[in-house]
Amino acid sequence: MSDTVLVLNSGSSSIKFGLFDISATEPGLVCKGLLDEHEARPRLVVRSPAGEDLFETRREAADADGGHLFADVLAFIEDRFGERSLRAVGHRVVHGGRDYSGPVVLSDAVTAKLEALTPLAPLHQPRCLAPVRTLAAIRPALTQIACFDTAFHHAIAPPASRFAIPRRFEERGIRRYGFHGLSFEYVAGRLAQIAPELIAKRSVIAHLGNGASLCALRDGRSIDTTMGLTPLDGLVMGTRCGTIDPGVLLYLQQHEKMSLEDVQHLLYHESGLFGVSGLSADMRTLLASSTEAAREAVDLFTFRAAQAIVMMATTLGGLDCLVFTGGIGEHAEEIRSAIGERLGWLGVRIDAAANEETRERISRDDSAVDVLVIPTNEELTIARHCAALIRGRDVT
Ligand SMILES: Nc1ncnc2c1ncn2[C@@H]1O[C@H](COP(=O)(O)OP(=O)(O)O)[C@@H](O)[C@H]1O
Ligand SMILES: CC(=O)OP(=O)(O)O
Ligand SMILES: [Mg+2]
Repeated sequence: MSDTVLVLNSGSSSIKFGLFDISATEPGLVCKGLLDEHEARPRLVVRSPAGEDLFETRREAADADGGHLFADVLAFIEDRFGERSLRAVGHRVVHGGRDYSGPVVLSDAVTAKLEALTPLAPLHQPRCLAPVRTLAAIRPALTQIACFDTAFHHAIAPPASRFAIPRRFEERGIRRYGFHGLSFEYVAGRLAQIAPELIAKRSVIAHLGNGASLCALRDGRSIDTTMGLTPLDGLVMGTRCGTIDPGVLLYLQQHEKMSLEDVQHLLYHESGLFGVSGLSADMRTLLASSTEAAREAVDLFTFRAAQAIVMMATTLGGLDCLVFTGGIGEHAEEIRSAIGERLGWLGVRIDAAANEETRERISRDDSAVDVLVIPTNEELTIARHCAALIRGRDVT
C-alpha cells in the first residue's frame, strides 16, 4: 500500500487540489482537480495527471463553501484510491504570522491562532481554514498540515522588512511578511535545475496571477518582496489596489465617511484591474476588450509591475534574471512583452517568437537580463513539505 497526501490550495480566485503519492523521494501526482466557482452551480472537476476527466460533480451555490467541497473530494479519493493510505492533508495557508517559518501540524489550538490572523488576510485566511475545520469534524484522526505563503520570506531582514513607523509596532509584529512563498519556492527550485548558473545571481520572480507579487531572489533565498503585512501591498491585482498612499485611506474615512469595513471591501474586492477597468478582474477579459478603460487598467498593471521590478533589482544590486509565473505570467504574452518593453532601458530584450510560443527562455541572446517563463506548482511544494514532515517526525 502506498502512502498519499491530499493537498488543498485555496487562492483568492481558485481552489485547486492534488493527490500525491509520497512513497518515492519526489511526490508523484495521482490526480488533480479544481472547483470552478464562476458558474451558477459551482463545479468540482477531478482529472488525471494527463488531464483526462475522472469525476465531476456540481453543488448548489448555497452549500459550495470549501468545507462541503473538500468532503466531496475526500469521498471521491477514498472511493477511487482506497487502496492507498491517506497519511495527511496539506493546506496552503496564506498567513503564518510571526510564529511560523515552516510547515506545522494543525491542532485546534494552532488553527485558532491562524484564524486570529484573518484581519491580515481577510480575502484568503478564512477560505484556507474553512476546510481544516470541516475535515477535522468529519475525520478527526486525519493529520492536517499547514504550509505558509509567508514562510519563504521569513528571513527577510531590515530595511526590507521594516515600515517607517514607531518601533513599538514592529515589536508587535507589524512588519513586511510577503506572500506567494510556496510559488516562489517552487520556481526557485526549478530555476536551479533549468539554469544553475543563474541561481547564485540576481533574480526577480514575478508571480502574476489574480494576486500578484515579486520576489527578489539571491542564492535561492528571498531577500525582498512587494507584499507587506497583508496581501494588499505592491502590484496592481485582480481586485486589490496594491501600493497606495495611506493618506487615501484616512481621507476616505474622514471625508467620504466610509466605515472601516467599507474601506476594507473597497481595497480588497473593488479595486485593482476590476476597479480601474470597471469591467473585470480577469486579465483575459481585459485583453479581449476594446474599451479605453480596460486598456488603461492593463497599462497600469504593466507600469506598476515594471516599476516594482526595478525596486527589487535595487535590493539585489542589479538584475541578471527575470522569471514570469502565475496565471498571467505563464499565459499572457502581451503582458510579458509590455513589461519587457518598459524595462528596455535596463537592456531587457524579449524575443517576440519565443514569447509568443511561451518557450522556457524568452529573452534574446543580446538581452542584458535572462527572461524565463516557469509554470508554478504550489501543490507540489506543499506535498514535498508534508512528505518531509511525515518522514522526519513520523506523523501518524
Ligand atoms: N491565457 C491567458 N491569457 C491571459 N491571462 C490569463 C490566461 N490564463 C489565465 N490568465 C489570467 O490569470 C489570472 C489568474 O491567475 P491564477 O494564478 O490562476 O490565479 P490564482 O491567484 O487564483 O491562483 C486571471 O487574471 C486570468 O485571466
Ligand atoms: C497571497 C495571494 O495573493 O494569493 P492569491 O494569488 O491566491 O490571491
Ligand atoms: Mg494564486
